[in-house]
Amino acid sequence: METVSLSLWKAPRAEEPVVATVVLPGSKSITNRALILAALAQGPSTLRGALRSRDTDLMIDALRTLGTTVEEQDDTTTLEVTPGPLRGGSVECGLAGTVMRFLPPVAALASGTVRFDGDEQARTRPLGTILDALRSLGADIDGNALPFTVEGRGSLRGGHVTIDASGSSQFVSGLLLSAAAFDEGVTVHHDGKSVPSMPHIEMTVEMLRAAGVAVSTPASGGDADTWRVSPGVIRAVDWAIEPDLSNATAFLAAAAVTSGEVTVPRWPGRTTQPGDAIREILLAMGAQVRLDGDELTVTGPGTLTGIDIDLHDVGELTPTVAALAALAEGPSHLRGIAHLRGHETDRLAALSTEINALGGNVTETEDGLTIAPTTLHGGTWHSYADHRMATAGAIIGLVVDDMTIEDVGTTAKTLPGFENLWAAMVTAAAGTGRKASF
Ligand SMILES: O=C(O)C1=C[C@@H](OP(=O)(O)O)[C@@H](O)[C@H](O)C1
Ligand SMILES: C=C(OP(=O)(O)O)C(=O)O
Repeated sequence: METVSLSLWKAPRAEEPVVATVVLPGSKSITNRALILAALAQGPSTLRGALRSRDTDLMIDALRTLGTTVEEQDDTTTLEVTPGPLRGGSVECGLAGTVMRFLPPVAALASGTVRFDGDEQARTRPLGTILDALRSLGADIDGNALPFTVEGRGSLRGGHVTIDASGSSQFVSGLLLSAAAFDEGVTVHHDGKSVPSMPHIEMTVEMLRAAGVAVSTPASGGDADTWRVSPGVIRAVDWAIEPDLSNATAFLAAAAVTSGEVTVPRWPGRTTQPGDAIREILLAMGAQVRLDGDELTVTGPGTLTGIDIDLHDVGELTPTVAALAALAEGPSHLRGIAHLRGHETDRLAALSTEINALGGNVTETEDGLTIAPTTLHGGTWHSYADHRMATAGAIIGLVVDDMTIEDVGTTAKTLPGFENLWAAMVTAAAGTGRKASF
């Protein structure tokens, strides 16, 4: 087997409170949904403030392969997307859940064979549920995980399907996003333990409706655990993409753990992004949180208190919350997140292993983590090719001496240049008393 040596990055230690304004690029989840909808729309769409990162560039490349034209306008974050007849080709998914789960339904609509593959680590991410669902809706698919092949027939019957989406909300979102283009649309019924990351399904539904697609949901009078998308036209939309609030959580946490003050501009007043929940989480842990217009400011307390919280709906925030909890003065219980074992890596195992290697006291439970306070020491923090593991290590490194993060470059999955932005944020205000902006 090939041995790969991963780079080591000395995590910046905050000698003083972190004080900064940090401008975050667009949301991964919104960008990749907008790209799919634009590729299936009846005319050209524009995306403004799109995220450019490994996950979104993989989506752009895949859609181009399948026949969509994606052009960068004046800057790389404004994209003009012109749909074209969908054809076969090879799709590289990397480690992106949104690519491996949102694109197979699009591939079923293509005229030709679409081959999917991804990173070695992506081959263990759950996929069978959505591939089986597509088969029962009329698709011809060979395989149950990456790599797999979809024999696109130019159309898909669609109809009614029952799935167990307790492993990932992306199974539901993936089916709904393309379903207006299926002959019969789709009715997705969930049967199993509760579906995680519901705000991400709400994001899907809201964006479909913005594109003129008729969607019925449990909240809009539909049956429990059932979503229905009617067949019809997907309208072209000028999408304005919000900043990525999940990525913002690490920067806000920097204020929380250093008694500093971090502002994130363009915070949406209303959003389906789960990252918005960081406001209540940080408040509960003792920070001050203020939304002035569209500027969110977090001011850190002297010490953070522990937290007992169900993160089932906002599992994406777990690495940030675990890092905060590892630095808090009381115990924390993070619950409802068994599905994180199928994320970029098994995040429950990765977080407990890495925090414990620093002298922490973390126990993995059946559906989460119990984190008891200890004094942490430095060490090498492994990232497991997981962008949020790398950023969690960086949070701890702000206040623990001699922390080294292995493979910080993995943050490019959703935030290329993370390490430079982070280092600039930590060092710039030191000694100046001014709040610099990045
Ligand atoms: O639909 C989406 O954009 C996402 C849904 C969630 O997936 P799970 O439901 O698998 O947790 C989330 O964790 C992921 O980062 C992005
Ligand atoms: C789970 C995540 O990503 P993905 O879209 O690859 O599932 C994440 O970004 O935390």
